[in-house]
Amino acid sequence: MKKLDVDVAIIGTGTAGMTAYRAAKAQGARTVVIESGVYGTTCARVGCMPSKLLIAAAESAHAMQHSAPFGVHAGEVRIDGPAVMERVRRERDRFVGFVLESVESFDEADKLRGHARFTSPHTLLVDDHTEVTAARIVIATGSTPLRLPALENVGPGIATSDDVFYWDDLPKSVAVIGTGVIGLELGQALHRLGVRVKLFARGGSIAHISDPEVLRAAGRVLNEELDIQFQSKDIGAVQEGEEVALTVADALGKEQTERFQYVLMAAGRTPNVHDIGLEHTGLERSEDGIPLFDARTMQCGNSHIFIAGDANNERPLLHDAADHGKIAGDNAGRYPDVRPGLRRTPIAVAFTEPNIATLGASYKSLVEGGKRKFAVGSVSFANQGRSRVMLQNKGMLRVYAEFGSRRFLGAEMIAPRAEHLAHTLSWACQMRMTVDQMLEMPFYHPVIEEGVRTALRDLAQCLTKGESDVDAADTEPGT
Ligand SMILES: Cc1cc2nc3c(=O)[nH]c(=O)nc-3n(C[C@H](O)[C@H](O)[C@H](O)COP(=O)(O)OP(=O)(O)OC[C@H]3O[C@@H](n4cnc5c(N)ncnc54)[C@H](O)[C@@H]3O)c2cc1C
Ligand SMILES: NC(=O)c1ccc[n+]([C@@H]2O[C@H](COP(=O)([O-])OP(=O)(O)OC[C@H]3O[C@@H](n4cnc5c(N)ncnc54)[C@H](O)[C@@H]3O)[C@@H](O)[C@H]2O)c1
Repeated sequence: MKKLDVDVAIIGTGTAGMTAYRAAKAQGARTVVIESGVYGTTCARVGCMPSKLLIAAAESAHAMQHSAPFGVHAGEVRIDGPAVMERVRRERDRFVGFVLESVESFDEADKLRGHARFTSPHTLLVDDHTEVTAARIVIATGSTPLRLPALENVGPGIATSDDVFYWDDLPKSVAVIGTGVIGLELGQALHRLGVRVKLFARGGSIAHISDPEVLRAAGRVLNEELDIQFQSKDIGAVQEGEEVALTVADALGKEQTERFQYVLMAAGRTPNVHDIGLEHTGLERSEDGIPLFDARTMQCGNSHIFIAGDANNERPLLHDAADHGKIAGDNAGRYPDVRPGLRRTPIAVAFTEPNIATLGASYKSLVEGGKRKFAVGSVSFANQGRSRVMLQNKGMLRVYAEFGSRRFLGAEMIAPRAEHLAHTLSWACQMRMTVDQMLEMPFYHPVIEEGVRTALRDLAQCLTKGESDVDAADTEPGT
């Protein structure tokens, strides 16, 4: 057995682990990063990047198929499945290549391959070949797709998002289990690329929306295009040759069996904290088995152990994994001098069309504790000028502010190009701007941001009147 003694050991070489490594090294700590899988990160290999590549192909197909109302006729659109998937993989491999170059730049002596698990609070066993003793440890083990027991051991037709980007061709049909971000992004993209898609939702949730009005609007908008069965329960599946026979019960308990080439499990992701020997650390853990930690320092309790990225499940998103990693690496490097790091205004975007986005305080967090004590402004995009010009006039934005201070608190939306609207609003939120200060900012014409202004004006009125129940329709048809 090889033995290694270091200042900082980092478990996992994904986005959080790589950022933590650089930060700990910058503090002068002798650091080792341990990786059990392939280098390249979840984001680049099977996450953010390949999913957006698939979505880009789908947007292109959709635009060509829906250009007739503009008087533009593309003729018969042919989707070449192998070519679509080949580009997804080729471009994905390019992104992965940049990550690999980055890992290659790490000192060889700092990299260890194998599955790490705690054998005591300060020791890690890597496979059966190396024992690492570390003064401080960062857990950056990421997450894996949740596997539903009803769909276990069925056959090759059961897939997760990890499999999709390795497909050589587009399938004929896919059942998507889950209407979270992954289910909706991949489900809509595949649908737009000509795959027969049906989505099954356990309840009524859509992505990360918590505002009931936005949720209703999203249900309406998405149902216009996609076949979504809400309130359904997956009963089981059987592989029958090239297809899977999936049996699902509807809200009334009525069972129905349909055949699909693939059933895509998109029912959430589980933090990789269950097979790393946490029971040997003495750390206090949540019901989900995740060590309790401080989201400003990433420190677990008062210990020498830190947790970053999807592993802590705080905000399982790429930019947060990087922020977590930086804070955890800085603090592990200079321990016991543990300091709070930079946390930004929360922002999340689902790249559906229209985009779904949330930022700042969620509606759910604001109503917690009973009576609603905040003002709400809203806008529908049904009649918003620029959105209508582009034939993307669908969706709703709701903005929230604090009575008294008139400070902007957050927003939820399904809206055209919401990825950009959400950024503008999240910057205002982080700058702690009031609604009045936001309305003093420039708004060009004609832009989708004029819809944001309508919602903010509505919010300002609501703050002044002291009411919180105003629901305005859009008032700017682009004149
Ligand atoms: C389909 C999909 C699309 C996504 N799209 C977006 C998006 O558009 N925008 C966005 O912000 N986020 C997106 N995400 C989420 C984003 O990819 C993750 O939040 C982010 O990659 C998490 O980084 P991480 O460093 O925590 O984990 P990872 O990159 O998964 O790294 C963890 C590493 O730890 C290793 N490991 C695990 N256990 C051990 C062990 N015991 N010993 C040694 N090594 C171990 C793993 O092999 C892995 O390499 C998407 C995710 C998916 C799945
Ligand atoms: N654009 C992005 O930023 C992006 C894209 C993809 C993934 N991600 C990240 O990956 C995480 C995981 O995504 P996800 O979509 O897998 O999880 P999720 O938590 O967003 O959604 C899971 C969905 O599955 C449903 N579900 C759970 N169990 C079910 C069951 N038995 N039957 C039917 N439905 C069931 C849930 O109700 C929920 O709607 C996200 O939370 C996000 O942080 C981000």
